[in-house]
Amino acid sequence: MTRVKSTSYDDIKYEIDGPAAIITINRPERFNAFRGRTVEELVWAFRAAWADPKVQAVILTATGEKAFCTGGDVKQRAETGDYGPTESGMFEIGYLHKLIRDIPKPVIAAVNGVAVGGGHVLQVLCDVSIASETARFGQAGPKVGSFDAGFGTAYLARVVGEKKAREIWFWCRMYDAQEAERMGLVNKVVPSENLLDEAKTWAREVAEKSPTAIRFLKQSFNADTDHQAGLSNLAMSALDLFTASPEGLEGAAAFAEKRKPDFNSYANWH
Ligand SMILES: CC(C)(COP(=O)(O)OP(=O)(O)OC[C@H]1O[C@@H](n2cnc3c(N)ncnc32)[C@H](O)[C@@H]1OP(=O)(O)O)[C@@H](O)C(=O)NCCC(=O)NCCSC(=O)c1cc(O)c2ccccc2c1O
Repeated sequence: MTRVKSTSYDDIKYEIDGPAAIITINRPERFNAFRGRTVEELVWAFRAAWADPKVQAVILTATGEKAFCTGGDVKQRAETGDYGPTESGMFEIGYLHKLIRDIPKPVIAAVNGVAVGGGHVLQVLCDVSIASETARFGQAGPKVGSFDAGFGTAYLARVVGEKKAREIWFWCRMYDAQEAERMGLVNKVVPSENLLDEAKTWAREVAEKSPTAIRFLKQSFNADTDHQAGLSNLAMSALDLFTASPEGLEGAAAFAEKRKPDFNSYANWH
């Protein structure tokens, strides 16, 4: 059983503000990329927010104005071939995805900068997203030897439609906040200095509603896509193999060495 831990975080901050739990990814020196420890602490924080009856909404944000989350820490992966040690011994990103969906309270992403790769998947999975005017969005896996073929593809396609989701994943372009709002990736765009206040306002407003109605509604919305959890398990198993493969490692090494990856020798269709 994963324990609930609400103190002594290294990679995140956890605070209570009125009815909201504010979870802040705190690795600005790595553009708020996550390593195994970060994901483990996010799991603890979401479980703490779930267990606290005073918490009626969760805000997920990050330190600084440059990055919300840039996904897996590619430099760490280039150094050690994995995302580093955890107390549980596991890299629980798939479990974190399920937790953001299953916590029976609205999760509000306050996207304060770049949301890319696994960081973009996190904001997509939140119930609503509010973005600062300077936020940018995209997927990067095919550039850096990674992919999230679970919720990262299937749920994204529910949000923006199949064509746009395929464009986002295959071409790895970055989109500004206004374009993200147009394609339904975010609910509202606000000036950077107003972002957290706006998210807190949304939290206070939803906290006035019936928590039981919200819980049933969230579970109802989720039920329609819960089969994607099975796809997520399969995708994470595939990703374990891919990130350790020469092709996956070439992607991570190229990023760390600031050069273009050379994937030419891997075009091996069966
Ligand atoms: C985020 C960027 C678009 C920013 O570009 P910009 O030009 O503004 O700035 P820089 O490129 O100079 O970056 C500034 C600084 O931050 C470092 N950095 C950025 N992203 C990362 C990162 N993800 N990990 C580590 N460090 C990062 C960068 O190196 C610079 O440092 P300096 O020391 O040089 O100053 C752009 O940086 C960018 O595209 N970043 C890569 C983002 C990316 O590829 N993310 C996907 C990673 S893979 C992933 O997310 C992933 C998710 C999962 O769920 C998995 C599950 C299971 C297994 C594997 C998974 C997985 O790999």
